[in-house]
Amino acid sequence: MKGSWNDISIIIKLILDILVVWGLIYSGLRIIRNNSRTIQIFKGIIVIILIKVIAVVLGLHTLNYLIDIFLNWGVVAVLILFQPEIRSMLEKVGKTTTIFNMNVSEGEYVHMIDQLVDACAAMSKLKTGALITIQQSQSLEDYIETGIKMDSEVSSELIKTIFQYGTPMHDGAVIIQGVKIACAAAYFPPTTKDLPSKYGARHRAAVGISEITDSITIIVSEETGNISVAMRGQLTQYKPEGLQRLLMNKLVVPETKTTLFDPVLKTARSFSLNRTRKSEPAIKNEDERVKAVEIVDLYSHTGGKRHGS
Ligand SMILES: Nc1ncnc2c1ncn2[C@@H]1O[C@H](COP(=O)(O)OP(=O)(O)OP(=O)(O)O)[C@@H](O)[C@H]1O
Repeated sequence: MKGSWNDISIIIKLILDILVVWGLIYSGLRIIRNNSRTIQIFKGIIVIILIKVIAVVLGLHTLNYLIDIFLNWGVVAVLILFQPEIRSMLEKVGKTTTIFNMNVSEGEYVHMIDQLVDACAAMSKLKTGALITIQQSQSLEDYIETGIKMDSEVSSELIKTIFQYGTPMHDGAVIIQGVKIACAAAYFPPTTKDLPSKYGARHRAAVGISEITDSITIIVSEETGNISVAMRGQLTQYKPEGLQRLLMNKLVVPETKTTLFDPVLKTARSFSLNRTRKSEPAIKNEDERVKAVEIVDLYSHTGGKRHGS
């Protein structure tokens, strides 16, 4: 009897071990895939490893020796280069969406979204430029530090006032944490990607922050009045009702509780989604209200989830 309990506990430990390692690899690959900087560094590491294999196979000792030195120091270099990503990953571990959402009720989120969409619709009509970022599970504290701190309920009037041309806080971004405006006039690192020339600094900043965090950023163009959303490095244009729907889906629809099995389930789901996409012709204009603009598509399908699917 004791023997069988031991066997069961060994199997449980083994499964746990595999799941945790799987989760770590999955998160690592997600970070690499969602960030243009990490993709380049990752490609560089792969090239160096390939050269090392060739050096070993061909017996090129000096080259092998040099690569060994490079790889040893490379660990330190990677830690320094990836410092922001490692930091955001650790922050994510300690602060999941579920925990973050616990402080805010569904009703409060609905009210906040109504106010936000109302402000965006009004600013869109008047062609008032705006940049508004909603924090998700990854902390935006570093960026809040760059702005003028606030701690105010989101209201349509307040947002419109902040972005009114000529006011001291209209330059830069508003950051929303939960249902509160945490700051205005924040600065984001712009994307290094080549965006179409019609997109200027505001859109570059929005795509930039969406590449390095899981935040949702709304941009109202001063030139066209168009409302766009930057998420995971993708830019999509919405009408106000589409924006409302997107925010409701992202913020109000309760997230299922995070479990250790999530990475496995997510991978399986995205695998089956990819297969479906390949075998089905693209559905055009599935939802008129949610219309994609020129995609700044950086990482293919990550942000391309269709509504209603
Ligand atoms: N890195 C940044 N972080 C935060 N806000 C920024 C950043 N860069 C620019 N902005 C904001 O964008 C404004 C300039 O926008 P610009 O006209 O260059 O952008 P755009 O993408 O062409 O948008 P629009 O369509 O509104 O003209 C600045 O006044 C400032 O408020």
